Amino acid sequence: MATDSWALAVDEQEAAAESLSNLHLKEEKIKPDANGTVVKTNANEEKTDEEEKEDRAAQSLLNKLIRSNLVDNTNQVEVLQRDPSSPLYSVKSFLELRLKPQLLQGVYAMGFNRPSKIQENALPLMLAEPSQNLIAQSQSGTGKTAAFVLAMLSQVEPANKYPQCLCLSPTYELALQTGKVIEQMGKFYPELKLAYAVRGNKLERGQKISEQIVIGTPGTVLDWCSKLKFIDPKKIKVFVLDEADVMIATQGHQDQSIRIQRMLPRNCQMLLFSATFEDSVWQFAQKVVPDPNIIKLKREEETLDTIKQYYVLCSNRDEKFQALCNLYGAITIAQAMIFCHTRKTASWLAAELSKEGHQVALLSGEMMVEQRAAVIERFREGKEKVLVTTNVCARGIDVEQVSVVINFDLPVDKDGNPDNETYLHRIGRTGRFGKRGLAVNMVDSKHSMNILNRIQEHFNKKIERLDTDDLDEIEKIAN
Ligand SMILES: Nc1ncnc2c1ncn2[C@@H]1O[C@H](COP(=O)(O)OP(=O)(O)OP(=O)(O)O)[C@@H](O)[C@H]1O
Repeated sequence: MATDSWALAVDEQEAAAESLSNLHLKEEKIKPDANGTVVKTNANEEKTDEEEKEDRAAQSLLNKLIRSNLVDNTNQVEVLQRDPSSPLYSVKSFLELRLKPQLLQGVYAMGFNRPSKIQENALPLMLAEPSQNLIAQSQSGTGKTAAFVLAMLSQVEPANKYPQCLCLSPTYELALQTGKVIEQMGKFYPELKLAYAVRGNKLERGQKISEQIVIGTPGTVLDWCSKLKFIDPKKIKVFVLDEADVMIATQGHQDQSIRIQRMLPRNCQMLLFSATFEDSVWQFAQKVVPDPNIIKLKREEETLDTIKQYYVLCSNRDEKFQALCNLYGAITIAQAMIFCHTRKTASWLAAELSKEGHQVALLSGEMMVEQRAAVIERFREGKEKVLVTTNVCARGIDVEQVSVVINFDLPVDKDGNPDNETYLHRIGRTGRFGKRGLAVNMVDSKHSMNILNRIQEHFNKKIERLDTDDLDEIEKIAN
């Protein structure tokens, strides 16, 4: 009885955490057509962009769904070795890792010709004998998942029919994405099997898992290791904690992960990956990864150097819309993203532009993650030239070909102060897309003029006035 109610509590806790992370998935109140253009409003529409809870798990999933290749990064990888006197290995090819031939074949079949920057250092460290622990941080898309999947696959003994590698993911959907990478990379290794320890995956009581790799969410994994005993944690050789930053943002996951880690043998290899490294992540990492080696790759810096910045003075929302229509021909020479402060404004704007006969896409926090991914994919393919969105929804998404950014509303934080970081992220370019860009800021009040001035001062870069009634000026900015 006691154990059953405990299991129920774990289930409920996990359900609560998952439903939190799927908040947007369930609010399926918007029904975009195939183009993602149809607009419908709902009860949440008055929320400002900043009030929307940043849903890190959904964002992380979105990034995975839209990512098709590595994110470039020209920064140096920082490596902090547990034993600074031991030689530091890095590899420039997968061949140097002496992988099993089936794995090498899997890696090449995925189109990987050489290790990514983070993989150059992380792979030799993770495959070294005796095994070493690792904490690694680098932004999304730099090859972390591929790295730990390769480390797990390399260390599994296929003849042993019990779990040897255990990987924790923050949500069911993220676990499935990692599972797909395991399946792809292990394609030529048919005797290797994978089990998903996720809510809803019910097994017979008393059953033992024969799959060598288990990937799951903390609540279910904890259940499977302790109460249900489907997994013998003492036989785990490699423990991976993926998306540590998303993990700790989800209620209950941090404690469950620590409880699982405590059941593992002392010599189990502990690996932790995170896209960001704020203090809370670092503290958690140190709790679950003893004596770690640490690898960090800083984000590429963004700059406003190659961007022409303008502002348009209007007196209300309708005038901003008119100014946008005047600019429309000029901005659609390239692809443009238009940022609004609220879902309501974004919906209204997309609808108004559609009424004018313009084909625009709308990316809204109310859409399911898969729908959002489909909208971004269409936009990337150039099926629409203009994407209207709110900031939270577009955070962290790089659409390389976008060279025009319109701030229909200027970015402000929850206290109404300029959000310089978001301004830079919306408009700035990293070294890798060092192309010229154009940014137009719509200003419609004294307050927004003040925000613009403060942004200008912060970056010490002139933002010039643009008169959208002057066709010559518009022509000038388009070239
Ligand atoms: N060595 C490589 N060569 C080419 N492509 C790679 C390599 N490693 C990974 N990729 C690809 O780059 C993309 C990003 O890799 P991966 O998902 O491993 O990054 P990540 O840092 O884990 O990002 P995220 O946290 O968003 O999952 C994927 O499409 C993956 O297939």
